[in-house]
Amino acid sequence: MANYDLTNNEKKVLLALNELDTAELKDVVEISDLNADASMQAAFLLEEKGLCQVIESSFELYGLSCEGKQYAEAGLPERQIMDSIDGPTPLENLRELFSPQLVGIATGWLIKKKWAKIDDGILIPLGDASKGEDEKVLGGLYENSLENDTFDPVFELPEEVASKATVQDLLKRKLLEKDEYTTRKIVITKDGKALAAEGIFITEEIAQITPELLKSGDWEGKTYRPYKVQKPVKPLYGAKIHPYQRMIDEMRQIFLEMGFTEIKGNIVQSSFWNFDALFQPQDHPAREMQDTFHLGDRTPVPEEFVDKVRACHETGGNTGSTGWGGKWSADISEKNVLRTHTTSVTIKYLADNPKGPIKVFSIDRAYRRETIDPTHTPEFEQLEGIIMDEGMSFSNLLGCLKEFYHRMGFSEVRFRPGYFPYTEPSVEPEVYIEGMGWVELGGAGVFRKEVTEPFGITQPVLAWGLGVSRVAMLKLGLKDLRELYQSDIDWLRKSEVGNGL
Ligand SMILES: N[C@@H](Cc1ccccc1)C(=O)O
Repeated sequence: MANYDLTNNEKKVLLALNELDTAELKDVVEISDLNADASMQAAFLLEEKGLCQVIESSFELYGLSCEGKQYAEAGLPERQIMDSIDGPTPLENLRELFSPQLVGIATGWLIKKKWAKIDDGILIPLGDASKGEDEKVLGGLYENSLENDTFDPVFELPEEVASKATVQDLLKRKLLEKDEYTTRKIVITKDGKALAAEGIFITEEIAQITPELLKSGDWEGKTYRPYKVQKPVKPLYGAKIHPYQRMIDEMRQIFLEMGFTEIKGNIVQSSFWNFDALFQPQDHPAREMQDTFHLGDRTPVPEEFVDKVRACHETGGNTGSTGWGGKWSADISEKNVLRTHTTSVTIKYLADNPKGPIKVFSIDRAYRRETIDPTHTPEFEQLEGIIMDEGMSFSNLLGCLKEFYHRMGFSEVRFRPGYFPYTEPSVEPEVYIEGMGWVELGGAGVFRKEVTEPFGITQPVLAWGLGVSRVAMLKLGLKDLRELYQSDIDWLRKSEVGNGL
């Protein structure tokens, strides 16, 4: 005989079933001395072991709705009309006799039931209008309800009394009300019977050792319920930091370990720091309304720099460049925007600290007027950084970024030529992702003279601005950027801590 390893509750229910053959839950409850929930739970466990079968059946009970009751007393609208005429009658007359509403309801059914037809606004009876099943059902339910003194849906409508179609029609007409119930019957199986025949012994099992048991010595000689160590446990979701925040913290940590200092800047920047200081021409498409969140207020252009920046834009100033030409406008430059990149923060920092060596970074939010889709959100994070020191070169820049990506776990890194108005040369770093190929992750380059000269910077400046959410998406296996910002509780619960993040 198989070893079923039954709990005491299962044993009690099996013994009850053995007495009953086919049992309803209330009978099992009575015999097993367990409550309904525990009995049912044990029955389901026994069913899994093939010792019993739980048979569910659902049934429906009906009663008359308020309207149903009215029609049971007064007759269905179509019946009321048939009873009131003895030949072709204009609908007009009927509408006066009854309400237009009732005539409206009745005519549809008169035609459907073929009791009458309508010709040119005249209702013509067709002869046979014998009592239909629907009327019998209404009448029957009405009598039952009166007899039982309740109009609640407590009556059965067996198929021989009311066909499915009739019930459907009456429900659709809202003349019936329906309640659905499920009942369960529990039947012991052959295996269950055989097991019961072998004898089932219920021994008192101790599930939990208490101080009292230990103190009194009652624990001795007792049977203990064994632990099932292989049983899956309920998952526990502990509190933790948002996966995206963890990732940002990890990036921050890497730059700190590489000897950088973190800086912070304002979210609201003047166009001067966001664009002009970075030698972005005033007619640059990125500055248009559709790309940038423009704010209503202004910040005066900084006196000490404005002439030099103007000169760089208009003629190239002392840099040997020809500049962009045209007239540079301080008016445009004063207008505030939500920073479109964190480069506005680093250039301002450089203007305040024009002498190297400097190694700083900023990991923060930037804003662009993007149409929201799986790969674009109007708010996103950038990882901005600069190195300024004597003798720094383009290859130091590539080496530094490579090192960062390696530490993030991307072993293959490459750089494609890029273009930014403020750097020369410019590159776009890319990392290789299995299944996706090369993925572009931001921009970098060496600041141009037109950017550094107005601020009195003479040492080379290596600069980069890297996409953060893109990296997070790749590392967290997300297909939609928006998930990073939407806090889907299920995803947050299930996201693991300790997978390198
Ligand atoms: N600001 C650029 C990135 C960048 C920063 C610094 C130097 C070069 C490029 C961007 O937002 O895409």
